[in-house]
Amino acid sequence: MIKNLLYVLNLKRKETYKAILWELVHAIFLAAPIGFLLLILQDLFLPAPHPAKLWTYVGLMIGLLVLQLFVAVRSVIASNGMTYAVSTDLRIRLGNQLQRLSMGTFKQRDPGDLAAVLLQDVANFELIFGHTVGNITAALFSMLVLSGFLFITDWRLAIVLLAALPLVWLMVRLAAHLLTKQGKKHVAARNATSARFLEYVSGIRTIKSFGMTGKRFSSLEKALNDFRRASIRTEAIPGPFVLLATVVLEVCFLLMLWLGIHFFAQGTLAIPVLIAFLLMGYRLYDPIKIMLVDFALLRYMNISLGRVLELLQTPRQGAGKNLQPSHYDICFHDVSFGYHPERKVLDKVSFQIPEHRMTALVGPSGSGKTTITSLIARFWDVDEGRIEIGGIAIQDMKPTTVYSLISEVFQEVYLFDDTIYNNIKYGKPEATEAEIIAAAERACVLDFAWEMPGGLHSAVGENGNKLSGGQKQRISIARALLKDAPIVLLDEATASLDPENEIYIQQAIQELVKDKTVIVIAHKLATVRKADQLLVLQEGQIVERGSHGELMALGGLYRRLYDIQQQAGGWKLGKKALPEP
Ligand SMILES: Nc1ncnc2c1ncn2[C@@H]1O[C@H](COP(=O)(O)OP(=O)(O)OP(=O)(O)O)[C@@H](O)[C@H]1O
Repeated sequence: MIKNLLYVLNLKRKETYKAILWELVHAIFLAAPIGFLLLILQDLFLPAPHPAKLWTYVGLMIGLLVLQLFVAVRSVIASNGMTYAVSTDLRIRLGNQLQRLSMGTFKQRDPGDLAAVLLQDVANFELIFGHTVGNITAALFSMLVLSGFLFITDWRLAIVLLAALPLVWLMVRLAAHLLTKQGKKHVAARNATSARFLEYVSGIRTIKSFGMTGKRFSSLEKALNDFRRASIRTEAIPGPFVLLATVVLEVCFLLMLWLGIHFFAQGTLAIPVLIAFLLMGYRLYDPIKIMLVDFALLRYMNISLGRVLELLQTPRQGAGKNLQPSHYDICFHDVSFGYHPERKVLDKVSFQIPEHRMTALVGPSGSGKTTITSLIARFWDVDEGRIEIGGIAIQDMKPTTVYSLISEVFQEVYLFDDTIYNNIKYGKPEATEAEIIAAAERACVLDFAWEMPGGLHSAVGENGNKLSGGQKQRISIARALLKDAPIVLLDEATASLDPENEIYIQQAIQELVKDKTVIVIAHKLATVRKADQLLVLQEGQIVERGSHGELMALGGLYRRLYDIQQQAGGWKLGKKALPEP
């Protein structure tokens, strides 16, 4: 925990030092009135007390109280300032980190869990850190100041009062240990709830159509129940320990009182000192009780902080050099890759995709076609081998350079909750209006946009839910046209469209692929017969390559796939549907 805390406090040293300084001043101001109280008591027990002196002490105590209020406000401001400076810094770092992580990291993690780190874990840190760290620092300092003061006044009674500390510390450790264990379960349950909620919202259509709403959507219900149980247990942990520690403190206090009376009877303790100890004992124990709960909370916070730091420390994609290829043929040299170390999806694959030509990737479902396009776009890094664009290894280029060279049109289109116009503009943020309209026209977007009340400025809704699948695809093609990247990755976008939309999309794609290096994932083999090169994949290996004519003549897997599709009317085939030759 200390390591994590030091890491975050180091992020904002100036603010941290300022907060610590104010807490120290605050602790001195909290302890100082007790010194005056002791002086007043001593004076009161003199045979002839000095009223003027006594009033001066009272006046000084009032003055200190006013100053203490001011200092308390300043220390709260300083510790809140430090907390928000640290949490803002963490959020900015997380934002930067997300930009530098590979797509693989996003795909590998549960989106609900990732969202929980960004939103809830940082908020958890902010809430607990802001609340506890000031309290703990102030409590520690005031305990130190008071203990010093008590030792100077009477070391024997001070030892008895302070003897409670090791026992209380033991309880804090125990509570913190249990809270850490339970806290992990609590955080996991909370994240599972977020994930199930996300799933519920994004799958609401399926859930409704299969009547899985309400109690019947049992995974959400279970997650909510687990979360409730975990929350109750987490809340319940510090209670018994605080109670036990309070008993220990009370026992030590009574012991100190008994000894005090004993020393007084022996004549080795003055009555003002005994009274001062009675008053100060409670002042010494108050911060301990606060620390007891806060320290346990801090351990709980550490779980959230650990998750934030783990994401911050996830290895980034290499920054690469400022290299720009002068041509755009793509080369795979013995590339091996697996999403998980134990299972290779591509095994020593080598091929060349010539510039300005169309290459089609064909093969049964799961053979690795999409994986090849994801590796070209550097969503993932290869395990072995090398991928080059224009003779430069993509690992040596900046990831942003690689992204700038590639336009993608996939079956699943993501649109931002914005206008059609702005969604196209994402392809080239600096594009002029004329360029955007030209791209919209070439991608057949204008045909449907003009019929909408706002034309190109009509809102598309959350992920384009106000548009049809074909319309969304035309917008994504317009976006790619505007980007005008030299390499186009196409996941045969017309697989699930009606004939009218298919004609529009084919037309838009023809515009997009002109003079580009094109890699198309082909599901309907009839549509890629004219491709310059076909690469046939099976179980992560290229088993055939050549033109349509060459592959048909070969009479292998491609021919079988083609013949079956001709008979089945273009349906996509799974591995099991493949008959043996
Ligand atoms: N994100 C992922 N995590 C783990 N495994 C994955 C992931 N994506 C794909 N795979 C696995 O990798 C293999 C190749 O998948 P890929 O999507 O590349 O196949 P494909 O040929 O494009 O299939 P399809 O034609 O059905 O789209 C499959 O076995 C698949 O289950």
